[in-house]
Amino acid sequence: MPAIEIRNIKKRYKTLQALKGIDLSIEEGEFFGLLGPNGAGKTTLISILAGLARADEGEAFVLGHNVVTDFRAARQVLGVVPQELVFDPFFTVRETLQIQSGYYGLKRNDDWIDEVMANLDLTEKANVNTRALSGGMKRRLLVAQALVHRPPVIVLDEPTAGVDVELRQGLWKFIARLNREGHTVVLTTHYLEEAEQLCDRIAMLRRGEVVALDNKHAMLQRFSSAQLLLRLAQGGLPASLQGLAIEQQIDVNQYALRLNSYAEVESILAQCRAAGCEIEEIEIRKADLEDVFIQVMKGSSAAEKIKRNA
Ligand SMILES: Nc1ncnc2c1ncn2[C@@H]1O[C@H](COP(=O)(O)OP(=O)(O)OP(=O)(O)O)[C@@H](O)[C@H]1O
Repeated sequence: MPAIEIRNIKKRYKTLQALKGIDLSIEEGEFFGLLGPNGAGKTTLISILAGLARADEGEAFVLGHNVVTDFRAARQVLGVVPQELVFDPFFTVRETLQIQSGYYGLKRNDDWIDEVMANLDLTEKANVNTRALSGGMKRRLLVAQALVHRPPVIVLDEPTAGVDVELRQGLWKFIARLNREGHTVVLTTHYLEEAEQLCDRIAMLRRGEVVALDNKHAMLQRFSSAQLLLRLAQGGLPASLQGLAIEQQIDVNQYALRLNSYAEVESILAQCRAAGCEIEEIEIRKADLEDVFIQVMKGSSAAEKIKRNA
């Protein structure tokens, strides 16, 4: 049974079609990345999963529980770390986590609360009132709140926004451990290196549509090849190589050439030599998720224009 199953989910806000029919199936145990530019619809989709917003059409399931008709069961197996920082300002960190445990009917949950606080570096703040926490500390408490009932499916909506490097690393270590122990993790983030490091599979959303969905490695291979960066001491790029240039010049006399295989390096250098170019600097850069992201977004925007003009 998939951890999350999303079938043809559509959502409109007045004139804006925020989700245009999303289909996604995320298996148990996956570490899944949901990426997209601002306004792509990530938070809307997560809100529908968490039962905080209603889809106009389609269905969503968490571990087989329909998020509308079987809301309580779906909510019980899901832990969502929302983007917005809102707390009841009258309670301490520990009390907030105890109250949250109570919502899930967990009475003796203190050992786990202690463990979660320790892993998120919140122990020192256990008895501090939530209104006295810094933004980064509040973000940690949000994560702790989502994990208090040990949900098998964890959804994190930009959990590291505004969080310092140290906690970011600590948080990922903890989440990766939970994932190794069998929890399914879905993550949205604007830090693409984070997604590249952590996620097995990635969906890219743009304007309410899934525009790419694949295993991370396949995506890196399919969408983006490596690049050969050349800085020439003099002369321009030989005409025979212009077709490989990703941009005309990235800086004065600096060019990025698309490399389909490393074997091409030899022929490129030979062509430069034959044309009398003197190479000052050379570097091979492997494609990363950011390159893929830019290509996918560019590609889908071009496809949209063609569709509109057709
Ligand atoms: N309650 C709302 N009322 C009207 N429009 C909304 C509402 N919530 C979201 N939207 C719009 O729906 C679109 C999708 O927003 P959403 O927050 O889901 O995007 P996102 O991918 O999470 O963006 P971000 O990366 O900025 O968090 C945006 O154009 C947004 O302005």
